[in-house]
Amino acid sequence: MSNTYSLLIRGGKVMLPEGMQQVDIAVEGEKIVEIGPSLSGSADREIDATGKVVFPGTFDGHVHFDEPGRTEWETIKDGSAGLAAGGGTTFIDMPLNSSPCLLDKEEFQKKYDIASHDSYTDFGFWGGLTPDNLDRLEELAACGVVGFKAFSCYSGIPEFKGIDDYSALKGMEIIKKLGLPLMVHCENDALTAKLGAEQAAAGRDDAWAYFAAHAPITEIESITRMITFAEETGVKLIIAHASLGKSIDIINAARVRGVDVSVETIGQYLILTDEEVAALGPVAKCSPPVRSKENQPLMWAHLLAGDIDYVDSDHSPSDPSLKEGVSFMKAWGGIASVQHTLTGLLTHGYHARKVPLARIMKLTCENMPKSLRIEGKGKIAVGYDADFALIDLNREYILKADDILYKHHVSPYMGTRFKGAVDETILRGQTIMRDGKIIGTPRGRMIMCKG
Ligand SMILES: NC(=O)N[C@H]1NC(=O)NC1=O
Ligand SMILES: [Zn+2]
Repeated sequence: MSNTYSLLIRGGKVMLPEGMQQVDIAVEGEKIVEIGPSLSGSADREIDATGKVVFPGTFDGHVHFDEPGRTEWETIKDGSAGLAAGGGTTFIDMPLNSSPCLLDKEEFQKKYDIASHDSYTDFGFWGGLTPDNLDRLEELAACGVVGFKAFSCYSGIPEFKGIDDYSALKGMEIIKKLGLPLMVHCENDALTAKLGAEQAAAGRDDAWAYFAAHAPITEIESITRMITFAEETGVKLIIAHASLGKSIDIINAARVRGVDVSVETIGQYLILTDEEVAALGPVAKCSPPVRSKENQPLMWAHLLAGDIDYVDSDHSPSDPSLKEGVSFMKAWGGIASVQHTLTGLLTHGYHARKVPLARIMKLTCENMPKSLRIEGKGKIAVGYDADFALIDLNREYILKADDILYKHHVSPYMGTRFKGAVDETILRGQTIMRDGKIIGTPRGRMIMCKG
């Protein structure tokens, strides 16, 4: 007797953890139940994936969807639609730029309620660590945050204070005990402030002045210091959006010493250069800034060598008015990018630099849920959630405003060519995006960490 499944995906080239194979995938309800060549049986729905690559749904560990309180910047509904359009099935939302920020259990409940109602994809939350909430970390852990996020510098949001050395040390001690990771945005505030003041005194407020204020040493010094605290406390440290080859060298050296540190980068540092950002203007402003064209190949070399653990989007949009008609120095620092990570890596990595798809899969799907000990996500394997991105590796398109599903249709990549596109995204066995359009209503759920 043959089986009846709810979904069969046939004929695709499937990215399994062990590599690409021509196999069929059988789904029952929300889970993958069988994987093999030419599976027998029928299904309520069959997808012919001939000519396509079946990727796991991507897992974006770093987005700012800004709810509650800053819905004119971004919303969970629109942000998760953008994620799904780019092949994503799970995001982890940052504790800022919502208002209030996620610093205690009351705020957790508000975010959770909105996401449970509005998210097209599955989701989780980073709790905030600031000097003000050392006594609230335990309750946030009990709510189910995947870990904590801190800034070693000004965060851009006045109510989300950067950690001083005391709260870094004490926060790490507490977070270590809670068994969770800490992600830190690393820039040396004292230095960026003074270097910025030098630029202002010279009458400069353009992109190059901003790059000079956020010089490489400001990132390198802060990463080094956070590693020192992590080494002392034993906390699992994740360096957020490293932008420099040298930052990865420092992290590698710490790992050799046995420090539990992993590193994220973002598509912008792999795709853009400082010269391009200066030409594009505030739409391409982020912190740390996009670096030089000499640095960019170092990032790709580290990525190919397996030294980088995660490529996330750091989708951090703002009200467009904060980017328009203001100097580069004054403009909001953050780039809208949640839809473009995978297609960006296919274009600039797989096609342009022969980066293996297996590496791209680890960076965008597999490594983050593994680090966060999230069950059932990030891999195409029996027992895992039936989350997929169906990719046409050779489809080319030029990004237009209408293609964008997140709230504000702005992007530093507007008008640029991509090669490698997501045709369909499937979350727990059901299609949520096809041909650039959302299908169905929000049914995202909070992901769970292993106890
Ligand atoms: N607050 C906030 O979103 N900051 C983000 N923006 C950015 O460019 N880097 C960040 O960390
Ligand atoms: Zn961020």
